[in-house]
Amino acid sequence: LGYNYKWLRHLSIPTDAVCDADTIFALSSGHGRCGVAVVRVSGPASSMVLRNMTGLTQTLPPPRTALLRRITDPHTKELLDRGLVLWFPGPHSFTGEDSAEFHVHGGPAVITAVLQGLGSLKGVRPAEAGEFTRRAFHAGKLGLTEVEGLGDLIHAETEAQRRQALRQMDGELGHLYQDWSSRLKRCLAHVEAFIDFSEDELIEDGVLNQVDSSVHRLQTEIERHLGDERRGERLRNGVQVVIAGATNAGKSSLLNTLCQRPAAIVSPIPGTTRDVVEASLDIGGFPVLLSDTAGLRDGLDSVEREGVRRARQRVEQADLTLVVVDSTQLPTEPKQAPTFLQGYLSIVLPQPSGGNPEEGREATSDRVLLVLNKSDLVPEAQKERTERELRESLGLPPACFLSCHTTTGLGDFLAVLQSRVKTLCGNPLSGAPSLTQARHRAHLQQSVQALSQYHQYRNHDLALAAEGVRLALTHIGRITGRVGAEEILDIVFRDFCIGK
Ligand SMILES: Nc1nc2c(ncn2[C@@H]2O[C@H](COP(=O)(O)OP(=O)(O)OP(=O)(O)O)[C@@H](O)[C@H]2O)c(=O)[nH]1
Ligand SMILES: [K+]
Ligand SMILES: [Mg+2]
Repeated sequence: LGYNYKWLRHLSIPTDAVCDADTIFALSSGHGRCGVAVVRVSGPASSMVLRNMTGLTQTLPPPRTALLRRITDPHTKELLDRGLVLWFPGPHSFTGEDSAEFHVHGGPAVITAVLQGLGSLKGVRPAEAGEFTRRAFHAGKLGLTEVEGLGDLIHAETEAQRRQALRQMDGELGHLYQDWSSRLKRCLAHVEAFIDFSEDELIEDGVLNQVDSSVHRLQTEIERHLGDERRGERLRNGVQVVIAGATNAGKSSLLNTLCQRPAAIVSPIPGTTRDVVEASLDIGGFPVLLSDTAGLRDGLDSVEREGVRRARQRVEQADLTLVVVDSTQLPTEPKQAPTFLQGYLSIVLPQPSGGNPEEGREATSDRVLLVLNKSDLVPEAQKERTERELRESLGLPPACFLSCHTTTGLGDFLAVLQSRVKTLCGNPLSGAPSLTQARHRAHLQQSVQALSQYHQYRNHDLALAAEGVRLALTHIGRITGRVGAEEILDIVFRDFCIGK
C-alpha cells in the first residue's frame, strides 16, 4: 500500500476491498464494431497474463511501449488476433498495480475470444463497473473529486462540459477542498491545544482569536463558492430550457426547428401537445435540455388539463423559459405591443407571490426570452415598428421575431439564446473552479452550518465549539474521499461503466 497507508486508515473500507488480489480485465473501449478495441488488465497476475497470451516467455516488453505480437489462446495456443500489447509495471500505471493492455481488432468475435482467453486464466476475472478507477482511487492515484471529474469527462457531450470535467479531473476542485480541509485541521488543532494547555499557560491567549478569524474567513469562502447560482451543476447536467405559451403559437414547431428533426407533432389543431417532449441540444458548446409543453389554455378535457399542469410545473423549474407568441395576435398598433406582451407573460409565468415588484420584473427578464413566431405572416413595416416599441419599453424580456416556417430570424434568436445559456453556465475555464455536484453542495452547506456551531459555543463551551470544526472537517473530507463512508464511494463509482 506504500505511502497511501496513512490516509487509508481514515477510510472505513473493509480491508479485503483494498487488498483484493484478483487480477481483473475488461473491454475498455466502446461496445459495437470498431477499428481497434482496447482490453485492459490490472492486478498482480498481469505479467503472467501477458506471457500466456503473447508467448513472451523470457522477457516482458519494455514498460509503456507498444509491441506488435501474435495474441493466442493461453491453453490451446490458437491464434486469436495480431495486435499491440503494452506492459505497465506498478506503481506507474493508472491503477497503481501491474497492468497490461491488448489493442486488438474491434470485431465482436475477436473481442469475445480474447476476453474468453483471459477469463480462462487462474486468478483472473472480469472487472466490475468502475473497478479500475476504484483501484486507482485506493492506490491514491486520484482523489474522489478527480474520479468524479474523470466520470464527467467520459460522459461529457459538449465542449464546455469537457473543459469543466478536465479541470476537475486535473485536481483544481480537489485542491480547493483540500486547502479548506487543511486550514480546518489547523483550526481544530489550535482549539484542542488551547483546551488542553491553556490552564497551564503554555499557550498564548491570541490563539483563539486567530482561530475565530480563520473560521470566519473559511465560512465566507465556502459561502461564496456555494453562491454560484448553480452554474457548474447546470453545465454538468444541462440547462433546463422550457418552451411555453398559448396553444398553436408554434411551440412544437420551435422545438423541431431547434433540434432539426420532427421530435414533436405539429398540427393546426390547438391542444396538439399534451405530454412534455424533450430534446438535448448543444448550443455553442453548452448542453441544453429543451422541453416542449402543452399550450396554456383552460383545457377542455382532463387529459389536456393534466398537460397544462405539467407545462406549468416545467416552467417553474426552468432555468430559462422561451415564451412563444403568435405574432399575428400582436395588436396591429405597435404602441400597444408592450402592454399586450406584459399581459401575455403574466398568463404564462407563475405570478410572483408578494415581494418587490421591481425585483420580480428583473428576475423575469433574466429567465425569459420572448419568441414572436410566425413573423412571415406579419407585414415588414409593422414588425419594424413593433421591434422599436419593444426596445424602448422597459421591463420586457428581450424579444426576437422568428418564423419557424422560413427560419427568418433564427440566427439572431440563436445568438441571444447562446449568450443566455453561456451566462447560466459561466465560463468553465475562468475564475475559481465551479461546484459541480449536488453531493458537494450538500456537504459544503453542512460544513458551513457546523462552523456556525463554533461561533455559537466559542465563549462558553470550547469542547462543543471544537466539535463544530471537527464536523465541518468531516463534511469536506467526505467530498474529497479522505474521510469516507463506503456508501459514498459506492455512489460515486456506480456511475462508471465496466472497463473504466
Ligand atoms: N405561417 C407560419 N405558421 C406556423 C409557424 N410556426 C408554426 N406554424 C403553424 O402553426 C400551427 C401550430 O403549430 P404547432 O407547432 O403545433 O403549435 P403549438 O404551439 O405546439 O400548438 P399546441 O401544441 O397545440 O399548443 C401549425 O399549423 C404550424 O404549421 C410559422 O413560423 N409560420
Ligand atoms: K397545434
Ligand atoms: Mg405543440
